Amino acid sequence: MVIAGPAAAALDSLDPSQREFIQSLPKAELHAHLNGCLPLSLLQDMASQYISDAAQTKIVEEGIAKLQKGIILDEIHDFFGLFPAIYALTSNTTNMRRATRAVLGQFLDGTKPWCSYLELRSTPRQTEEMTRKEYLHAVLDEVEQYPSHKAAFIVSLDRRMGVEELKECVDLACSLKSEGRRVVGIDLCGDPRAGDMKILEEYLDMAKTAGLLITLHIAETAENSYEETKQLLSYQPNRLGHATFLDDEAKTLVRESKMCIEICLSSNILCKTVPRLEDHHIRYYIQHDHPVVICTDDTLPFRTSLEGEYALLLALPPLGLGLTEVERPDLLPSFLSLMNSAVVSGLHARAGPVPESVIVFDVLTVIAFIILILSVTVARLSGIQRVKTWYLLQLSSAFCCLSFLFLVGHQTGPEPPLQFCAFSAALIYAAPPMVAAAALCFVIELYLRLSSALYSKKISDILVDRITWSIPMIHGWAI
Ligand SMILES: CNc1ncnc2c1ncn2[C@@H]1O[C@H](COP(=O)(O)O)[C@@H](O)[C@H]1O
Repeated sequence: MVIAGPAAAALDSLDPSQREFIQSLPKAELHAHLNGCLPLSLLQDMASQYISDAAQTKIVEEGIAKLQKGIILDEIHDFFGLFPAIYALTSNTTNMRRATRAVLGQFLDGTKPWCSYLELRSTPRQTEEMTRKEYLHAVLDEVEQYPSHKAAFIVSLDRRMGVEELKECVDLACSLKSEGRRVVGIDLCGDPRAGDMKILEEYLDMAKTAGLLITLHIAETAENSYEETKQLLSYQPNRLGHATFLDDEAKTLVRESKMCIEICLSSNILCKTVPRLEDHHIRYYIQHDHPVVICTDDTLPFRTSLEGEYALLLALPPLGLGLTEVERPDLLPSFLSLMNSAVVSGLHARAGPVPESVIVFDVLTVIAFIILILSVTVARLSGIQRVKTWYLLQLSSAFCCLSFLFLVGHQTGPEPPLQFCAFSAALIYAAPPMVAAAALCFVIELYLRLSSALYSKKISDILVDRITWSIPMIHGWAI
């Protein structure tokens, strides 16, 4: 990845210990657009194999030349003109897979990964060669190559989409989530001038009901009206992208609802929505101890990296915000805790509501556990005579219920620690054979005792014990 422009200048100004400090920070990338984060070398490689008509080929060649040279934008709206060239190259599932793999690798692989958790986002695109569903499957297949504590996916809705496209994308996101695929949220993005934000409500409600988090690009330009901003805030998103032009009323609401703000410094400077870093709205949120998360937005056109974005915070003005050295030397600790709280808010928001079937399972398991323990207690206390294998069967069945109950609270949402997973998996796999062995012992003992009573054949208790207990003993010994 070529780092240039504001991020490179800020990085170059840091001393090695500052760079080491940035690398050692726990970082989460929560705002990265897949097609905006492709490595240039991959795009060039795809372009060398690209076959199309002269007009399309020209779009691709000119687009790549612009990206290679480094973009200079007069205003944010010029930015969206870069995507037709990229989209021409990622118009089939093979190239979408390659693109996703490369972007995931860029953020998560290597000896010095950019971050420890990446929530990648992308707009499902329909082309002549793929459907939106195929697009999402291709991307998710790659995202799911990483464990869930490292990578997840957000389905982006483009502001230009009409109701049919919105419905198709949200339906797809919800059904993929219900199939257990790694979709964690819905994003609203695209040219800030486009679209009517009133039509979103129904679809965002559907997404929320399915347990997806909501993050919205909001007030990215001065042209976005306050009415539109209010409308978007009324959907109660979990996080906000950019949130550059919020009025005081909106800022208060955002702070009260603790909506985490996804900050993309290079993007705002290069798109000229923020004139200078010192005017950046991140200052306001840091001063008010509000959760923010530092993100790259589009590493390809903005020629940045996550380290570069953090460098913009630490570098001295005018190259950066000089957070540690200048102005507020006390900011760094709170800035760190903000980073962590932003990471946590990102992860917490992923835990959706527990499906009804899981609740029913949990309730039935608790009831079974209580009945089993009660029956053993009553038998013990009342002095009713029961054979030992009956106790064994009851108690191993209760243990089997317990092995599933350990999971309550972890059945949706972020993966619990590895040790916990290993412990509960061991219990869950061990419990059913234990119940089966106990049931076998009980049936054998029952058979022996009944047949001895029916045919008046005296069988000694020691013999019964030896026969019944020999099966689990031999099994255990064989293991
Ligand atoms: C500068 N800030 C921004 N503001 C708004 N939308 C942006 C954006 N940067 C990128 N996108 C959105 O992300 C798409 C590319 O990735 P995907 O095809 O979805 O993977 C762009 O077409 C645009 O709609």
